[in-house]
Amino acid sequence: MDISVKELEHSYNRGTPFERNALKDINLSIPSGTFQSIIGHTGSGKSTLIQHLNGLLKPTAGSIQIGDFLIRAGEKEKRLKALRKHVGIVFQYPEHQLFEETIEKDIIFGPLNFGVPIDEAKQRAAKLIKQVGLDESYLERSPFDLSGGQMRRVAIAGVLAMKPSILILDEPTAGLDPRGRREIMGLFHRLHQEEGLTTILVTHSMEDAARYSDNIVIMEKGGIALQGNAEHIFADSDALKALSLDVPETVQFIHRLEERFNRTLPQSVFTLDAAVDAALTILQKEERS
Ligand SMILES: Nc1ncnc2c1ncn2[C@@H]1O[C@H](COP(=O)(O)OP(=O)(O)OP(=O)(O)O)[C@@H](O)[C@H]1O
Repeated sequence: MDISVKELEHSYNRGTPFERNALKDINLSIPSGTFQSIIGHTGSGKSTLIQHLNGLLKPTAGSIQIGDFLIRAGEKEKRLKALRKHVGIVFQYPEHQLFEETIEKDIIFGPLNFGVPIDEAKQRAAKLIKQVGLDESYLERSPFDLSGGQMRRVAIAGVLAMKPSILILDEPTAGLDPRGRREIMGLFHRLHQEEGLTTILVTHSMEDAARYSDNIVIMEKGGIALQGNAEHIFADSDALKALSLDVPETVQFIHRLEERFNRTLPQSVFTLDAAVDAALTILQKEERS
């Protein structure tokens, strides 16, 4: 399902002395099946934006079209429950939402609520527990006996059990060690490719954005400061620095390589693999000359 956000605005506590304009004039298209990252400093409006994508927050102005669901300011979208079946959100620290006595019960809670027969829900749980890197014996255990990283995997399986076609990840690796971060992002990337998901990643990590995204949006003070494909975003290091954002280490490395060998590399070189290939090609040419 394609997503199209038009002239979206959101104010919290509207009409009160605490009114806070958190989003203004957001225009964004996310084609079905793409990997979209949303980057921005704390308070720039990322969480507010993604909560509009499954109707948790209502626009103050503007609209959000998701497939044939239309959410418009001042109008009631009567099919929010159906929309939420398609749009899964993994919130920050999703393990805090675990509550059932067994892991299986936690994973099947969502599907049962949406009318999936119990046998099918259990089949989904058995498949998903393995997909998130745990074995089936975990299903009968309590989620509260697990390590933090394992609890997060179970919570993620619970979101995936709804079989969403759009998966929104709000800083899914927050608080994990580097290995845990790599494993979880690897899992999401595999799911994105194998299941043809539309993936929307909210992240502070420029490295993750560079590695996985087709397109990137950079938010600042409730608006969109920059948007485009990853190539376009990382080509403009000055614009990123002006927004006080880190330039990915791979891009910094490429710039140093360009300076050192007085060459210009294609803008498409910003992932680790591409940077290594480019460096090897340059070094081989240098050796020959
Ligand atoms: N429930 C709320 N009530 C009032 N203001 C809010 C509420 N939630 C967020 N805000 C304000 O809206 C603005 C945008 O917040 P939001 O949480 O969307 O930013 P964010 O980019 O997701 O930040 P972070 O990276 O810290 O999660 C901030 O100024 C924040 O203080």
